[in-house]
Amino acid sequence: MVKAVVLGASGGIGQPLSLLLKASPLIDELSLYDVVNTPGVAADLSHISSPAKITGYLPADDGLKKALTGADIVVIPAGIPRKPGMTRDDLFKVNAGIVQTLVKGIAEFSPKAFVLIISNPVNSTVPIAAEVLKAAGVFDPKRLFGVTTLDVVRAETFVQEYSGQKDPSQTTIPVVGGHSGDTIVPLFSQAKPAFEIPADKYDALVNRVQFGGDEVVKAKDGAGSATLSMAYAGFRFAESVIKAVKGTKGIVEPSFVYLPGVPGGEAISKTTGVEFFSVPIELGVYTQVADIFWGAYC
Ligand SMILES: NC(=O)c1ccc[n+]([C@@H]2O[C@H](COP(=O)([O-])OP(=O)(O)OC[C@H]3O[C@@H](n4cnc5c(N)ncnc54)[C@H](O)[C@@H]3O)[C@@H](O)[C@H]2O)c1
Ligand SMILES: O=C(O)C[C@H](O)C(=O)O
Repeated sequence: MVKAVVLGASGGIGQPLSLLLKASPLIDELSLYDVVNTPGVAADLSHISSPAKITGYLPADDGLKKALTGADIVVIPAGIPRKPGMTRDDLFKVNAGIVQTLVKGIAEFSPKAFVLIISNPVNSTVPIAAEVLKAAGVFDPKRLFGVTTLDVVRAETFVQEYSGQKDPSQTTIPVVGGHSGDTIVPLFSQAKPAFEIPADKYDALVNRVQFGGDEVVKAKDGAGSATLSMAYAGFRFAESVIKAVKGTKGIVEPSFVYLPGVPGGEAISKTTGVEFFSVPIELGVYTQVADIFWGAYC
């Protein structure tokens, strides 16, 4: 039995992400929580003929507790998105408080769940979540993930003309660092299968991956940031976690984690001087920094 929960389920990311989770045969129960509209979103999704049993909760009547109790995996896209001219750090004041409140709920009602944080700025909301879980005495660094999969998905997509892959998702490109501008570092040299990028195109490709979020914010012109591609990426990461926990070995996805607490991460943390960093992680019951990364960089 797998119970998945989406916190912020009525939003631009929350709705398509909930749709993908509802459609997944890997999920037996799906609980939606938001401060608005969850009964409607849940009623709508409940007509889909997939196995997952669906419930929707608002804050009233212990909604957060009811949504989270028994959760195996909790995905958090709750919070405000950027508008043109804003950086992700401009979201900190509002979103830090939202994430703090929701993760307090996780600490109390589903302390063993895998927690996947989408809310920006990821570089700060994940450390906040870690502190909340630590304060409650339930922090397991192998269960807390900042979702940076959209950076990976963008990298796979933007290099397609050079990778030559008909299906761009079949190219593996580690993207490391963080989730904002210059901190997003696509390692095209480590791509599998390997391919050549012409020297005069390289910097522009790196820049496009680093600032792909801005591209969407600009195109949406005040109506928010990436939602559909993020739902795809968030679902891909959630599905990878579920498949790995169900026993599939060798599933590797980059994620923003607390390195000193993830097997294989301590030395990278010492070398880089940072605690939180996105690196390829081999997912599963014994989540660890992937050997390929370890071997290549340490
Ligand atoms: N990690 C990434 O790669 C990535 C990509 C895209 C967007 N994001 C971030 O995801 C977040 C959500 O983006 P969006 O476009 O879905 O925004 P949105 O405004 O469309 O949806 C956010 C939802 O959160 C809900 N919410 C607000 N406070 C809440 C609370 N206390 N409890 C529960 N729900 C609450 C809102 O009611 C809303 O339904 C933003 O912070 C955005 O920057 C991250
Ligand atoms: O750019 C944003 O603000 C949203 C997200 O982090 C993204 O990369 O698309």
